[in-house]
Amino acid sequence: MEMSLQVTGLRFGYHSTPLFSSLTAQPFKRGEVTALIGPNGVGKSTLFQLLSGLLLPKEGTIALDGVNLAALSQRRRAERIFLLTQHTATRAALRVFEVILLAKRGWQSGKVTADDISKVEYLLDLLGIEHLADRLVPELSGGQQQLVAIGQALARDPDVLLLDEPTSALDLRRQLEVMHLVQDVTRQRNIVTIAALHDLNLASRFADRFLLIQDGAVKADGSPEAVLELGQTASAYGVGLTIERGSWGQLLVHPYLRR
Ligand SMILES: Nc1ncnc2c1ncn2[C@@H]1O[C@H](COP(=O)(O)OP(=O)(O)OP(=O)(O)O)[C@@H](O)[C@H]1O
Repeated sequence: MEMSLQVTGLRFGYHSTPLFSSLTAQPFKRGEVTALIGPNGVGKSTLFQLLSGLLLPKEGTIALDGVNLAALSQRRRAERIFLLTQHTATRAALRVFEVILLAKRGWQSGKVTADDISKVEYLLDLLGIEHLADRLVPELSGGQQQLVAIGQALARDPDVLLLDEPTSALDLRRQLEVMHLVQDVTRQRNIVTIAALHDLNLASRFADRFLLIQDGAVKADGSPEAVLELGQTASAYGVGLTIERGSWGQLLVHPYLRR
């Protein structure tokens, strides 16, 4: 059995406008972080909604470890696939501790255990937000809400972690910390992680693979360096890209406007 997430022949459009005609990607392997890249409006968020079952494809299949996700109940699917968006944390008028506890408990009934409590405390500490535990989520800043959402994702412990611009509201240090955490969790728990990221420097530091989508199809797929060096990537964004190696081997991406 293939231990991966496989997307084959997806067809989808809103109303009558086609967005994906037949989207197929190489399998997303467990233990790997993929950066989903592409300019505004190419369908990154839509693809995440299809993968998480919030939208249904008109054709095509999504299979996890060889099992077609269409065969799973919505609840089972939600246990295995976590989608983090800008709205993940803010939907509930609850306190930080409670939303992370709820994510941890999922659909389990019965009493909250000491283990549940200590896991939530551990995650708050890991994310440096223990001082926010009793605050109402909608009253937090955008970046604080994003950290809470990461806490919810880690508490759920899914097989597939879909992150829609997980660092867009975070300061410099927290962007690095969150992406480090995402990379560690992906390796340690051997899960599939796909993150839509606009910051190609950050993406190239933490992703094993870049997947560029445009015009409803995969335009480039491979290592960050290989994808960044393809002319398709610069032209997808309508910019020029200069790529170099920093002093400790990290990729540095400099975009510029071509006039
Ligand atoms: N609910 C909707 N109804 C109709 N059209 C939609 C809906 N959601 C998205 N679209 C359209 O589908 C296309 C893809 O949108 P999507 O949000 O998936 O792109 P994206 O790659 O995530 O963009 P961004 O980088 O700006 O977040 C866009 O043209 C958008 O206008």
